Amino acid sequence: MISAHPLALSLRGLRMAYGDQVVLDGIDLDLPKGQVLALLGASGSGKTTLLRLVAGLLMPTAGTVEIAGQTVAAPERGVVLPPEKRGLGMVFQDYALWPHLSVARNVAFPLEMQRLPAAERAARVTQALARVGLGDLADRRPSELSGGQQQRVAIARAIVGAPPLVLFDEPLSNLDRELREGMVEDLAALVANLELSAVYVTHDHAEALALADRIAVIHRGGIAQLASPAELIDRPASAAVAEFLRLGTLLPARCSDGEWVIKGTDIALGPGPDAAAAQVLLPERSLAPGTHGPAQLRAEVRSMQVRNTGFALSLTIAGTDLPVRLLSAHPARPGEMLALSYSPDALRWFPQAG
Ligand SMILES: Nc1ncnc2c1ncn2[C@@H]1O[C@H](COP(=O)(O)OP(=O)(O)OP(=O)(O)O)[C@@H](O)[C@H]1O
Repeated sequence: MISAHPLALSLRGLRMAYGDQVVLDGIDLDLPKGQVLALLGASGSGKTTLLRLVAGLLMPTAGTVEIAGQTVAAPERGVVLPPEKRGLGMVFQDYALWPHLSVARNVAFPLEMQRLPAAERAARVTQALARVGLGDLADRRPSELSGGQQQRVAIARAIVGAPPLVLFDEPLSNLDRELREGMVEDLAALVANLELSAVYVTHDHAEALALADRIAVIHRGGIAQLASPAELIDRPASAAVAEFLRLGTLLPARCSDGEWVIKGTDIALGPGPDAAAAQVLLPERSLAPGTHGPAQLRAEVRSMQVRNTGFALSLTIAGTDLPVRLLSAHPARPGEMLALSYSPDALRWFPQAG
């Protein structure tokens, strides 16, 4: 049931080890009610493990999991609630619909498990299907629906019991890219309309940025950053986060006599931190072709790909093999030299690697 507690999910000191291998450690996070949290990370970073700990499919080695104010796992205190007692909604990769049941019966399934009276079940199913825009398709079989409609059935089933939290486990990862791009927008709109509290696991940045109110970037078993999508792309907390999100080029930088330059060159970078060496992110979104900006670089075009939104250029900064990318409104030929403008304010500085 929907709860009045202000936090849909709260994790404290969560740790998970498989034998000797520590997969997650020191995970602390709070998800306010009504928000969508994306767990974003590379393959093997521990996202699925974290989701399974919340679901109750795995027991943490240490720490606590609270759902809507109720402690559902705290091994040190002997608290362990099984998945079916956590009252969560779940949406999986393959939607896991029963092929022989109608849409309505699929959605009713969790309520049948709870032995709810038939009349109340029917009313709740009708309401859940209406909320996901499938009111007219209640009698169809899943095989008679499009992929997007099947996903809506899976969401209706996940929300029919008014859970305090819905878990999404890479629900779009089985789709090919084109289909996926369209579905991300639909899903983002649907999730926002439903005002769900949800945890959404994905390794796809675009998906996380489009869907989530906040994103936890999982890196090496910890939360590398927890921030809104806008904050994350504007202020990545570390070079690792910037690299993972492919925000732009990380340049090695050196300071001599108070002047920051790209290491091994005399290309000036403007003001930097109080250090001798650093890494600096040149964000792709801050680059524009031309000489009108406050700071400039020269770069050589290596290759070009035509996109529906423009021309994706791969370049290297002149005199180096440091790569930069740019979406340009104009085509360019390999070997061509371009001036690129950026604002020094857009640069993000990090401690030197290693
Ligand atoms: N049952 C298990 N026994 C031992 N190690 C495991 C087990 N399940 C997962 N791991 C390890 O835990 C780490 C995290 O796995 P997890 O599946 O959580 O990553 P992920 O971020 O979800 O990756 P992906 O995007 O590939 O699904 C990996 O190194 C994995 O090999």
